[in-house]
Amino acid sequence: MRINGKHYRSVWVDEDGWAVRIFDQTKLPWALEVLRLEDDAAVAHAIRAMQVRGAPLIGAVAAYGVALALRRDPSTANLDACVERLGQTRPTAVNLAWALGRMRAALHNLPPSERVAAAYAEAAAMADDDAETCRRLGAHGLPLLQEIARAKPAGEAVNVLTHCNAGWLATVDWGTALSPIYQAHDAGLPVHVWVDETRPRNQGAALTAWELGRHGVPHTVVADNAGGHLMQRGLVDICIVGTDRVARNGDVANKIGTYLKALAARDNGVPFWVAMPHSTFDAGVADGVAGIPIEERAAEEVTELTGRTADGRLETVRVAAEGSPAANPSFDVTPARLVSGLVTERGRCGASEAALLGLYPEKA
Ligand SMILES: CSC[C@@H](O)[C@@H](O)C(=O)COP(=O)(O)O
Repeated sequence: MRINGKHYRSVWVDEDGWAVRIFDQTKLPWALEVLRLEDDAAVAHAIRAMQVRGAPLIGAVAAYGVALALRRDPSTANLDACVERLGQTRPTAVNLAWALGRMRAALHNLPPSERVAAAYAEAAAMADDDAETCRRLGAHGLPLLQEIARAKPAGEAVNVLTHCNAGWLATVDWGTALSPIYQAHDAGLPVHVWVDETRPRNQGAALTAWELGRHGVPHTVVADNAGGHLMQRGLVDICIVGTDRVARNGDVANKIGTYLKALAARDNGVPFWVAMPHSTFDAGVADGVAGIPIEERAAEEVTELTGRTADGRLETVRVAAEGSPAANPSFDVTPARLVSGLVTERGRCGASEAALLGLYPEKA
């Protein structure tokens, strides 16, 4: 994706050919800082601390983490141990386990002397695959926006509401939910995005708004609670969100608050679409509401806020009453019945087992 006219991916191998570079997403939107990761411990920290985040990107960076670990020690014991350690960094996005499983399968039967080169090649192939998957996904989502535009007076913008960040910062390139939006904008279709701020970590206000702004896509940041009102007023044509895991029955895990948007969308007759790359479909979980693990994060993410002061300093302040405890479930599960459909790299489908396995028969 472009920043000031220059193309970037969200993860890449450094010029020395072995260290891994990422953008430190905890510094955005205030600073665009690149981090150099030199071992799997740094990768694990980056994922846990959300310097990298977003389901597909977590998987891609973890794959490079395996390569970094094997560079130090290519033994089978170390391969298994690093896959185990990296797998424990975050629980909800299935892309992490998917990527680590693919790395282990590709490397396990090789002699240790061949593992390092093979690990870098496999991680690079996965990163390329993610970028192309997201590009195709966007191409399959674009007709949804074109169809809405055709029904409007010429030149009137299509209003999309999105939650959290499912743009290129959450993937290797393009994004999932934002990919159709970027492709619509690039094709000259007028599009405007309502960006949910996405408390408690503000991925919408900090990351989605920043991305859209860099790309020149018109957008407006709204408080998380504004979506229902906007839909009731006819100001939202379509909701498109990303996902961290889709269960076999079509239930969709995504950032906390997504479920409420789906309920409001259903009540107001607004289509609610989910952008899902193949790496996010977990056919091993039969029922998403019952079976998808939900990450519980630190209470301080709810009780405190970090922002930039007028003179450029970053400050963290407490916003909850002193002494009040806080709970912080980081994801929720939207039942399949509230989902209009899924946009994937293979086309669009309904949120049901039959439709999903129709598109992904190899996962049956
Ligand atoms: C393409 S991304 C879909 C999701 O990963 C995204 O919407 C999301 O919920 C990210 O959560 P995060 O906790 O920031 O990793």
